Amino acid sequence: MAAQLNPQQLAAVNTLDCPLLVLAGAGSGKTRVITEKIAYLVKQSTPARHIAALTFTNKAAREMKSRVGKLLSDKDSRGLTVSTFHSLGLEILREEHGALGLKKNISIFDEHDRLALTKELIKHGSENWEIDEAESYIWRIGRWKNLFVTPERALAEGQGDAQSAAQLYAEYVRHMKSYNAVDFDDLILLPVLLFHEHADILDKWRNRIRYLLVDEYQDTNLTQYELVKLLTGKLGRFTVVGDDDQSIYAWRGAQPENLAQLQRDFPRLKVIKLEQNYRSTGRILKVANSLIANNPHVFEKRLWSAMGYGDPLRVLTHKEEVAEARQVASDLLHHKFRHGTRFQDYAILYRSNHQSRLFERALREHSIPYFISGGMSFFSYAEIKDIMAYLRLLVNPDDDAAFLRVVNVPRREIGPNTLEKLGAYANRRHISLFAACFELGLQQSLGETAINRLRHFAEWITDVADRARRGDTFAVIEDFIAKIGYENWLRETSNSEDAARRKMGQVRELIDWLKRIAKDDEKEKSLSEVVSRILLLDVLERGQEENAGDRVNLMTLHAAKGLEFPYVYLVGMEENLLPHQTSIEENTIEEERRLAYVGITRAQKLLTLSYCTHRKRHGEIVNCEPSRFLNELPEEELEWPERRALDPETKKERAMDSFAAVRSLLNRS
Ligand SMILES: Nc1ncnc2c1ncn2[C@@H]1O[C@H](COP(=O)(O)OP(=O)(O)OP(=O)(O)O)[C@@H](O)[C@H]1O
Ligand SMILES: [Mg+2]
Repeated sequence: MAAQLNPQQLAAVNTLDCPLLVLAGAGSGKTRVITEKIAYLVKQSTPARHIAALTFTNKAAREMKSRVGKLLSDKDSRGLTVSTFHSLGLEILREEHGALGLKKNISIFDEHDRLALTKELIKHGSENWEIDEAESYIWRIGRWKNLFVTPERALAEGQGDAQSAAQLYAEYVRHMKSYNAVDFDDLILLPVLLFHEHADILDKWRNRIRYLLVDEYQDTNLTQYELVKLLTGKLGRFTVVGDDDQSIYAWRGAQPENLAQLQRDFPRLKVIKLEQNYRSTGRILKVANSLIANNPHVFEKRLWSAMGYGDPLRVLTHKEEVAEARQVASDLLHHKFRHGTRFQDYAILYRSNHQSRLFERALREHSIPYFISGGMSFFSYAEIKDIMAYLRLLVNPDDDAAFLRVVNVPRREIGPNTLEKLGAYANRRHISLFAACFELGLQQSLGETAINRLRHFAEWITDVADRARRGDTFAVIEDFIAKIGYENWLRETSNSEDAARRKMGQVRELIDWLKRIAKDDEKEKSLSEVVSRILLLDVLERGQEENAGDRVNLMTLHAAKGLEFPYVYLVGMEENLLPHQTSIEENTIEEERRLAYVGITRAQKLLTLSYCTHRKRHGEIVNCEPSRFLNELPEEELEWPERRALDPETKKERAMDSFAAVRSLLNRS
């Protein structure tokens, strides 16, 4: 039985007659309010199909769905939308593509495709755009999209550099449209533009989503906020929950000011604050509060906990990063055996992805099972990208990025020269590469053999796509992978037979996964739906499926948002790591402090902080300063032996003690 809601939470759940903002610190039950409110709405006779709850990651959406599943029967929750902003955007686009001048089978471009397209545009463009600047153009375009700035507006307002970038933006948008493709940011921007232009379509969606709930509201960007406003209309039938101290996506255009903006846009807005924390011990909370007190505050919040005061926080000091990883692993094991806990109760959190490597190694050395959320993505493997590109091409032949990826995989003797000329031709005619293959005019640019090879490929794609549509889709897919001799190709291009076998195994895993997705709802999905769903998973999470089983959790601070673990290690607490070096250079320390706050507030019972005095950077050993955030924590709540300058002998003994203890425990188990 779930514990009772407190009076403020109850008020938040019961408030239906005005727009509502729940503003509260970490662990105060904001997400809980959302799930309970969904159940309440249904019981108050709003059918689930008229309710939508939005979150930022698929993981959070899955978690929310399962919590709602405990409160409502399957029948009562049928049709409920619990999804990310981006999945909702995709759903809108798939349904309304016609009004935007898009065809049904929309492709989603990932970072890699985006870069490839931008580079093509720079190469063929008339402006003197710099190829080395491709990434910074992409960043700028993304920024515009998140700030709800169209190419027209960017062109009208930009001068000099900005003017030239705005031209690239306009080109980019034009090309994306001709490829029938959208990028990650478009998934929000295009629905907003659509709703602005088509009142009837907006009405339809307002009628469908009669109540909207948004978690982690502090991380919405301007375009997302616009979407919320459009969908809920003047009536403002919404509940948003958030914590300005946990805003950690400013670099992606998130605006915590959206919290204050709500009050201006919706004068009837009710604000409820939650003050009891149900997650962490008093001590963890006190430490978190004193850290975040160093940031300026728009809203004052007080948080208290009835979980008991708890144990002091520990600060571990290490000589270098390998020792840090090993000691954290052995400390964890030690703790686990002493307290009879499970591996899944532990999390190791770090600022940047690259920090995970040494911890992985150390955990493996200690035979500790672990799971990395958001690590090296399944989708970043070349073989998975190849097969996905084939599938994308099957559902949308105009997807140029996919075309380029596989036209010569396995080898079809279609070289870069041919592709260069095909690209220039397609560019002049404003059509896709695939469409260009069939044009007579191509003869002016390319010889007969080259044209024949291209046409042969394009015709074959059309044929397979046709068969996949009409027959047993997955049988057709398996068949074409065999026909193109992909397994042989993997053998030719891999270092070893083993590697080739592993890669083919991954391909099979992908196909099985596709099959599962195709069947996992009530109605069977088309190949195009399955492909876009998988691509979206990738763009959003860069990770695999759920952590199943009893394993230690490894993840970045960004990925840890909204989650909780009994025992948390926050590692790499050093200047230049946390706060990150670029944030020191760019003076965005406040956002880093919020990240540290997010990290600290994930812990329920025990928090261990750790840092190194030396670390290898670019092959050289450098001195590291403890993070300034460590110095901002109340000293009396920390056990920081090194700060009290233990003499070297005692330190060595302590380390020996702990190793010996762990070894004896290991031998016993
Ligand atoms: N009224 C309550 N009584 C007991 N436990 C509660 C209550 N409300 C929430 N909790 C528990 O407190 C923990 C934190 O809740 P929740 O995750 O909803 O907080 P949050 O405000 O969303 O945190 P964050 O800011 O980190 O996202 C959860 O384990 C939840 O089940
Ligand atoms: Mg939450």
